[in-house]
Amino acid sequence: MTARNISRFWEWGRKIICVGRNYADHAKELKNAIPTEPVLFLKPPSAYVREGSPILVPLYSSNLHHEVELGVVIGKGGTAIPQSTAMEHVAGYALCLDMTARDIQDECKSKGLPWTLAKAFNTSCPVSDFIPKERIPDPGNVKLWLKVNDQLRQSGCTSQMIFSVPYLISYISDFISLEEGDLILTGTPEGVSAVQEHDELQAGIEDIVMMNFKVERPDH
Ligand SMILES: CC(=O)CC(=O)C(=O)O
Ligand SMILES: [Mg+2]
Repeated sequence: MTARNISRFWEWGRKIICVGRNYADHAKELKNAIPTEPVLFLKPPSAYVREGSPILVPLYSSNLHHEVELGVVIGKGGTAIPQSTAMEHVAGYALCLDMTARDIQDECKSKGLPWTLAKAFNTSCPVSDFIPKERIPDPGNVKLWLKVNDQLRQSGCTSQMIFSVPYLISYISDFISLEEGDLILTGTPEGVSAVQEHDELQAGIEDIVMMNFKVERPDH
């Protein structure tokens, strides 16, 4: 068997754990309360999409939003990981989009139902190339941005996160054991907005990574 390479973590079939409402400005723009504990949800590995393939608008949604986020790639698994050693479990990072069918999420919220169809559909997790840990010495201070058709929509810094990367690793691993190849999406800054078929999305982390995706409607 060929050895798996963490720099292609999206091929491993591991889980994607997402943190919501981790930026106060984004919580406010959606009229959500500022959380006192991380809000968690999951995406399946089938949510991954890579540059060269399109983001597909789910047929049941007419309000698909972009959310640009820092992703943390787990290199060493663990349960109940203390904050003090949490960074030893990080292999690297990726720039990620948490694509969200906002109309469906609003409906689920109003009915008290889970967000699965709003957040976990195929292509709901576009990811950049793997960024080795050394390239981001402080994940609590990196700038993220996202443009739609060349217009800047999101620009934020991870220093605005309510819960830090070590805190999130420790918190999540108390309830959900982390495994090598897992990805944590750390939440989005303000500026989320709707995308349409044929839109071109471009996103980046400083001069470290950049990625481009086109939005399409599936033909079935
Ligand atoms: C309200 C949300 O969709 C939460 C979320 O995903 C975030 O990044 O914040
Ligand atoms: Mg999100």
